[in-house]
Amino acid sequence: MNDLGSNCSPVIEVCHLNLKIAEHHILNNINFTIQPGRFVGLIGPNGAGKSSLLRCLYRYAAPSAGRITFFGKSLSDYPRQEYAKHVAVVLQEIPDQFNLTVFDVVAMGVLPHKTLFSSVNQQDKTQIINAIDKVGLNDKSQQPFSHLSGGEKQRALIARAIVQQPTFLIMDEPTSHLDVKYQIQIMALAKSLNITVLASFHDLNLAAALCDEILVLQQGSLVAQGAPIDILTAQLLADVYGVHAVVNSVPCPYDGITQVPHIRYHYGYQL
Ligand SMILES: Nc1ncnc2c1ncn2[C@@H]1O[C@H](COP(=O)(O)OP(=O)(O)OP(=O)(O)O)[C@@H](O)[C@H]1O
Repeated sequence: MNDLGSNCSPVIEVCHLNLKIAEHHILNNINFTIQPGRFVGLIGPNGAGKSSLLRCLYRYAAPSAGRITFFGKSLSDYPRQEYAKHVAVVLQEIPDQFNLTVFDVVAMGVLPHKTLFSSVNQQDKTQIINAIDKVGLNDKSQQPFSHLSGGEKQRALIARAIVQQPTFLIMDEPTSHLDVKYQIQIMALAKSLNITVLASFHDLNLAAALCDEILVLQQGSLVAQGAPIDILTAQLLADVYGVHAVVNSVPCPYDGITQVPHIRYHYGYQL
């Protein structure tokens, strides 16, 4: 744990958050808290505001009104380097990493922990190699990042987040380029880190299996929040996504005990 560990404030507290871009209301009066160690899923239809909300949390977008705190302190009060030490971000758009190798890209995870004159040491190198191994890319470690497939790039960026050892991990549709094996494996890996995670999902069954809590966005408003079994009902899926579905309760594949919803869709839709 790090210097925030003894702080008993929520990891994140969002109060009356609004985001307006060029007179367009993107987020309206959003309120929620995330307690330490929770794995929280953010769901909602295309254009609901998921990426916009996550951008406010990783300080890429500035809210028009409201307040976001991280361990009780306003985000804007954290120096950028300090915040970057604690918060890792994995995005759906994959930035161009020039001519860097996979190893170099993953090694960037240690940078927020380095001072100007300290370099990557043997312990860092071992951590980097272990993280590359965990995401199944050890045979590609010395290849240029730009030569990887979309899913392999995403796995490399997750390895970078692992190396960073963050307190809070933000993932924006982290499984969008992954095949089904890596969707399950990468999210299980994120869960096994035992840190606080906020991740947006389009696969609602994956969200149901993994998340302790779900936040539902619709047209820029938070319309539901709670445990997956309480939130992912046939009625909510009809109201928010306009789909017909049957929702059963099944034992959670991770602990075998908690009941989680399992959704079967009827492949018709409402206009
Ligand atoms: N820079 C911007 N300028 C104007 N409108 C924007 C801007 N960024 C986002 N929006 C609008 O804000 C709304 C929310 O977009 P956002 O990308 O946050 O949704 P999302 O829930 O992540 O969608 P998706 O599931 O399709 O990725 C959309 O209507 C989008 O067009």
